[in-house]
Amino acid sequence: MNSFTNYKDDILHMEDTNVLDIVNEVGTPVYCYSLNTIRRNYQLFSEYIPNGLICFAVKANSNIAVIKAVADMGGGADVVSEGEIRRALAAGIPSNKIIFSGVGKTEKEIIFALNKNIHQINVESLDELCLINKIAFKQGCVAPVAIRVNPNIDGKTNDKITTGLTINKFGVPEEMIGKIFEQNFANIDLLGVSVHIGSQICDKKVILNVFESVKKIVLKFKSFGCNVRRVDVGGGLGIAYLENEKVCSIEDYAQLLREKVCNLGYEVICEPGRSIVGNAGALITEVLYTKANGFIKHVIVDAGMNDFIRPALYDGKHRIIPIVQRTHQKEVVDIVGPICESGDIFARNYSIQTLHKGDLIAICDVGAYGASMSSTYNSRPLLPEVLVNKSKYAVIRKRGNYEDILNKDLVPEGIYDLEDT
Ligand SMILES: Cc1ncc(COP(=O)(O)O)c(C=O)c1O
Ligand SMILES: N[C@@H](CCCC[NH3+])C(=O)O
Repeated sequence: MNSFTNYKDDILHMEDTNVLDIVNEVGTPVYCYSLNTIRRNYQLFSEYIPNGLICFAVKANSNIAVIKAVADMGGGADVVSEGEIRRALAAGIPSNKIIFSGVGKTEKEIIFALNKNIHQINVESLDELCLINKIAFKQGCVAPVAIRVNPNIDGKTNDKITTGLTINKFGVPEEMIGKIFEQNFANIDLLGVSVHIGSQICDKKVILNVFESVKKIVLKFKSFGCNVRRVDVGGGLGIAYLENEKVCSIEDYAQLLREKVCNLGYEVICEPGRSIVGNAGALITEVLYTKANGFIKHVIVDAGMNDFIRPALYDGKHRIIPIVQRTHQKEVVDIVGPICESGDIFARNYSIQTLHKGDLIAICDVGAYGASMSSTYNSRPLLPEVLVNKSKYAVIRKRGNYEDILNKDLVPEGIYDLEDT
């Protein structure tokens, strides 16, 4: 159980809110977030990295009300699309605290970012740098840029979310840095270095390795005559999904950052996503049916892999707990969704209180890469989201409906003529 969830009279509460009250009003499935957990996580970063710019990676949880929690505490945003820039601005993040990352920014997105005067664009290729220079020239401005370097460091995380190896598409390989400095870009202000080697990085040694490589890369930049002023160490700090999982804490991460990077005297930027919102979220879902197929008991719930894809996509393990504690009797089950895919499984061989049709359960630590990665696969409306502050809660995203799903499709006349085929 997380610090933000607790049982009172055997009923799960998020902060001081009875989860059953949320379910009675909003229905299931529903994403719930603890505002004070988000605040506490952000607070730890800002306290321990006092001079750094903490840019919340909006892709982890893009709800404007969630980003606003960070904005209200003075945080910035790391964004990867025009949509995310728009969300960050709508949440009240000032443009001079927005960092634009991403390997495939379009011309339109770059124009938009420059028009909004964002703090920095993290550039991932020479091609991209040339395009930004051209756009900045046309707009009569100088683009603030850092080069994302790929340091070829194994993040020791899931293969699908490691980004710092040469085989990954991200960043400019170290040996290619010279090429960047061969040309003179009149409309680029090259401010420094950015590095991000992946997500759910738990090993302190890996983090230390990244920070040390940043130091080396800065020296290399300087050797090419670059006036380095900023260092962006990316995000990636992991969280404990399972009981007793060993993970580098925010405090330890920040201490390493202070020792290895902050003391270099540059403006320091970091881009945490998961470590700010991950443990703040729970997905509440109802048991639709239980059935035994051979020796496996399946508990079929109303949330599916379209609503929460981490277990199916990364084999992500999440704790699952009952909303109402009825018995200490447990059984081992597979908890599965209703989607027509065999991979639609939230937990396999999972030991949990005996569950029956109508029971409610919470999938824990889904605040990051939960709702933001959901889809309408199987033509299912997107889920609502609720923000909890002590004993108050509010809906921050309405449940999707069938109009959202059906209305974008067009059935044109004149295309079905049989004689044309
Ligand atoms: C460039 C960049 N910055 C920050 C993040 C946030 O990572 P995390 O949520 O693991 O902190 C990501 C996602 O991996 C990213 O690609
Ligand atoms: N979506 C991934 C993290 C990827 C981060 C984006 N680069 C996850 O849920 O673990």
